[in-house]
Amino acid sequence: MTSSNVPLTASVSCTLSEFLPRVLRKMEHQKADWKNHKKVCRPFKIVYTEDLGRHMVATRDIKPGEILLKEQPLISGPSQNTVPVCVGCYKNVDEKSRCCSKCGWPICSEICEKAPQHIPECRYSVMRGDKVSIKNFNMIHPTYQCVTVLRCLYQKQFLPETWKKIDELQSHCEERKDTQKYEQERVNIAQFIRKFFKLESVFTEEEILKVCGIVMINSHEIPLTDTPYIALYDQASLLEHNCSPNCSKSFTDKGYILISAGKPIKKDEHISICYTDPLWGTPNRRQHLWDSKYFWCECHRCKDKTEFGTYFSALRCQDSNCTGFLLPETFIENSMNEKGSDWKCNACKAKLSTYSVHDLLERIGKDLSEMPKGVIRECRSFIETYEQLLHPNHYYLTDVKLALANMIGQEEGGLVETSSEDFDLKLKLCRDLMSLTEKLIPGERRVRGVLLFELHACMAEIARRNTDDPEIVKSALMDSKKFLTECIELLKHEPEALPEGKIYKQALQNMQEFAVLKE
Ligand SMILES: C[S@@+](CC[C@H](N)C(=O)[O-])C[C@H]1O[C@@H](n2cnc3c(N)ncnc32)[C@H](O)[C@@H]1O
Repeated sequence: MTSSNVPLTASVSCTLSEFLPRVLRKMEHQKADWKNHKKVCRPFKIVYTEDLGRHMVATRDIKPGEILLKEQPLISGPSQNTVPVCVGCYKNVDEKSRCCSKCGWPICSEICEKAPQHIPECRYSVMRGDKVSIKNFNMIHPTYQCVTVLRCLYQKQFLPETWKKIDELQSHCEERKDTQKYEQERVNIAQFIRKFFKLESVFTEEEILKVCGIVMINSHEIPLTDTPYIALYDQASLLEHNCSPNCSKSFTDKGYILISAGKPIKKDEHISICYTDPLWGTPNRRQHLWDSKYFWCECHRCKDKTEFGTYFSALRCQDSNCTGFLLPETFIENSMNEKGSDWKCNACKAKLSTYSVHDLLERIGKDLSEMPKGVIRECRSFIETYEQLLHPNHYYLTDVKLALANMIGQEEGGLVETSSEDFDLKLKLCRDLMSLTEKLIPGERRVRGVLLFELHACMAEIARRNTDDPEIVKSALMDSKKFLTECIELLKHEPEALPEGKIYKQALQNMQEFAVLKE
């Protein structure tokens, strides 16, 4: 892949005597004002290539945990499919909630009525001459589909500086044309906005549909409220996708996005986050990226059918005498060509048609979605049944194993009253899942942070169960502290509103108890 920098300044050659004083002056300036300088001096540059569009490349080595970017939204708004929420803070509202005194949109407080993000739909609703009336609060409300798009269009009409940044974002208009979604948006959003808000003479259908594309391709979902809302960012919307990314995103309580390195990043490496769920199988991730972002992913993980030797999408060979695993020739071909190649065993070379594989996976997926949630017995039985058919690391089994690892010890009485059999299972699951995720998604911070917290609790419990053996107690407590330290490092950017942020807070408290423990 050729990487051509978009030149920001023309390159000018100069002599060493001209160059040195300039560099020294710059260094002095940075040293004198480091507190402010570090906020603007980012360890990446934005480059452009034909295949990726704009993306970011590291300009120096970056350490794990380092924050690369902290940015407030350009535009935030309700997701396209949402139950009615307050248009100021995005908290759920109901029939008892108040409405904006000027425009009628649901809001939850006077502060939210005056929130700057609410100005666009408020002004357009006032200009239309009639208040908005939201009556149904228990369903995904169609009128909300237009809000975030309307907020972008408002920038186009009144705030050209912000609009310029929005307009530069990718919309994939050509690929979207002729899709069902595009036609739905034409009717439900473009035609609705023009008629309902009487904006026929201001925005064309095509202009509105382009904004729909920009919102779809670039918005980040912010999980801080019961119904997540979405936001567009100037810089963070340029981040490239990778199914095994080197960065993680998190959000501050105020909706700022935080991009932090999940593993060491070398100078010139691409900076990436994961747009989809990294714990889905390869065909599902690739299809989801095509459906939502209009590109077929060809990252290292997608190109490696074994997913870094984890066999995360592999089936067990159906011959009971064989210990091999089945995979297709490649997953890259499969998503583009519906028929795909047969899946072949890596030991006995037996084959299974894509049709049979698809059928089997669909059946197991249905079983998983119908399985009662939060029941340890059900999880154990699912794992026992399907370890006969799937690789132990398979994404369906990983999903259930993660749930089970968290669940054991959460019952009344906690880990202290957990049977040794369940306790040993929890410990094994946590260790296996740590080793899987370290290979598969070493740049991911949340899943591993939570697993490390569970491992820390298991080690503390081992110490408690072996008080008559000081050596075991000492070594278990040392391990517990080590896992807790790593957990704190991985979860340090999580906001308290999210479960991972709560675990982080608990981890900090638990760490204080280790203060008395000598190394
Ligand atoms: C959120 S935008 C990223 C910024 C965009 N590259 C730009 O120039 O505005 C997402 C789009 O970038 C491109 N993209 C991101 N990651 C990619 C990847 N790994 N492979 C191919 N295209 C990618 C796709 O066109 C995708 O729809």
